[in-house]
Amino acid sequence: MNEKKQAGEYAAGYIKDGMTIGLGTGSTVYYTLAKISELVKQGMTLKGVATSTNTARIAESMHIPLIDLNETEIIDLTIDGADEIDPQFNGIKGGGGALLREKLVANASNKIVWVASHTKLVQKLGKFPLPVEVISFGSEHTGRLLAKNNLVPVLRKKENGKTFYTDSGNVIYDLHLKEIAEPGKFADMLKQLPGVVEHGLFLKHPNVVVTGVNGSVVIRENKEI
Ligand SMILES: O=C(CO)[C@H](O)[C@H](O)COP(=O)(O)O
Repeated sequence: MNEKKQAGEYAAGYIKDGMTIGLGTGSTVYYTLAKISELVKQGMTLKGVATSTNTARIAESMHIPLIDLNETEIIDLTIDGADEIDPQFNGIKGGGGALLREKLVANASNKIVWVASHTKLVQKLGKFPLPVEVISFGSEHTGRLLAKNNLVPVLRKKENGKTFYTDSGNVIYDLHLKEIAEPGKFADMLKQLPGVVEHGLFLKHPNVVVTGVNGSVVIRENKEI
């Protein structure tokens, strides 16, 4: 069975009536959205906060009621995907380009559940290119700054070869690093570079990681938060 489907559907089980839910982005969360849509049809009162225009579009097509992040102080639960997850519950996100909104929604959330196939579990972060969202003004200068710091930046392009722009009108440089030895220090360094809006390192973020593995799900609970 599809591991993403298993994990995505399972995570919907954390949802309770009346909750405001952060709706992540990506192909795994798609299955959560489909389950949420069923819950809404069955009469659950839920509100979703979408982490991308793509997710908002899918949620609307599934009749999931949406509100803006500014309309709520707290999100009860966010269910989101991830590109890499290490044993300390650090992750890389942003493969779908939604890292900025995903981080804002995560930071407003009481509880975070990540859903993924087991292939996303790694011992060390960094094999997956780390997305860094850069303001489009002077983005080539910021790209050169990243290169000068030996961060091997590659400007993200769409399939048609044109530059990829995020929902907030920024560009993304994917850093081809192979391994991030100290994610905390690396995250601080990135944040200090002018032009960098956000990066895809989500450190000690999720309360729970749900992975699909060969026909079943594995639940990892983060006891430290
Ligand atoms: O961070 C993300 C989007 O910005 C996604 O959650 C991440 O890329 C995982 O996607 P998928 O579930 O399709 O593998």
